[in-house]
Amino acid sequence: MTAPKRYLVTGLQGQVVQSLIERAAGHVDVELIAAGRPELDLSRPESVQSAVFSAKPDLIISAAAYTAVDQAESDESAAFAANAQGPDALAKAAARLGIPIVHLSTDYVFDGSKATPYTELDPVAPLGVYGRSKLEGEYAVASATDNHVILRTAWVYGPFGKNFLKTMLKAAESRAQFNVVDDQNGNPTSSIDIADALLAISRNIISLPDSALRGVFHMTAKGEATWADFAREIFKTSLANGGPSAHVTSIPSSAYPTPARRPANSRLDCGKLERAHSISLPDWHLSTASTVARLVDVTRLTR
Ligand SMILES: NC(=O)C1=CN([C@@H]2O[C@H](COP(=O)(O)OP(=O)(O)OC[C@H]3O[C@@H](n4cnc5c(N)ncnc54)[C@H](OP(=O)(O)O)[C@@H]3O)[C@@H](O)[C@H]2O)C=CC1
Ligand SMILES: Cc1cn([C@H]2C[C@H](O)[C@@H](COP(=O)(O)OP(=O)(O)O[C@H]3O[C@@H](C)C(=O)[C@@H](O)[C@H]3O)O2)c(=O)[nH]c1=O
Ligand SMILES: [Mg+2]
Repeated sequence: MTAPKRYLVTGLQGQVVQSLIERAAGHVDVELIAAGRPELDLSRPESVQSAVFSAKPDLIISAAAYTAVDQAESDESAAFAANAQGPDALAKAAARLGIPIVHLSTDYVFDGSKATPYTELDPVAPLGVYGRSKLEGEYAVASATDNHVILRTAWVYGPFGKNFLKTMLKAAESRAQFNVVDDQNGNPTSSIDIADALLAISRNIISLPDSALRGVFHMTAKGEATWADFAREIFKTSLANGGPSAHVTSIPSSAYPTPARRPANSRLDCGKLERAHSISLPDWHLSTASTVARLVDVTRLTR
């Protein structure tokens, strides 16, 4: 057997990194190393370089980011340090080592004014600081090395870290009703499904030099939803599993003021990923059901 390929992933407790650690355990040909603060701090470029050079990976997965969308509005320099300068240092280190980098980005690079799902050819126009900082990160990665895959995903939820699904389930233990926005459309995407796709994409680009496998790709679950649809589905499955449930009242975004504006449409067309890499993610209903079942089960056991 050949030696396993070593992947360096950034971040320690994040949703995607934790999912990747869980899913990579089932791949004997992959050795996953997670690097995060304080050793690898995206806001300290020299720490990024030294963490990469000492790990000597065969590939980098860039999954760490400043993801607090509202907080970013008043914390611009920290958001840009983590989401633009950090990935710049990471991609430059990848270029120095001659290895590929897979970098995660977001639907929030779009303004949401399009009526149909966004393709990779659509013009970007972020509405807030988080989206602008992530876009800057995309540009930094692409200009540091051609050997990159930039994956724009969206509305990430899963068993780890902080996300809308966990927030809703937890809050429903003590509340019977929620007002949830019903005029933002997107694709709720499971961190576990993202992890599986990251492993498949990484294997493709390590083994094949084709330029068609590289560049910017959209990668979300199949099917679309508003946040209110998503919340209702969460409670429906939770109830079916003996977990907490609540009534969801649809409201417009104007009735839920936040520091950052969100795109009204952030649905992503994932056809390019399917054509180039033969990868598509499952429908969000399926992965929401398995995530809720897993979390409700854990809650019951620890009660
Ligand atoms: N969450 C979402 O809905 C979406 C996320 N994305 C993108 O997907 C990627 C993964 O997101 P997700 O897993 O949800 O993120 P999380 O918010 O769950 O985790 C963020 C991770 O980044 C790490 N991190 C933050 N700042 C720094 C820093 N300065 N130096 C080193 N590490 C840092 C955190 O560290 P620690 O472990 O120390 O807490 C954590 O591990 C990100 O690039 C994000 O922009 C794209 C679309 C949607
Ligand atoms: C908790 C709650 C939220 N909402 C709304 C606010 C917001 O529009 C939406 C989702 O709330 P969140 O704070 O999870 O959304 P947000 O932090 O904007 O989620 C985004 O995170 C970044 C990192 C991304 O890259 C995006 O793809 C997207 O997932 O639901 C309600 O309407 N009612 C509620 O009770
Ligand atoms: Mg949030």
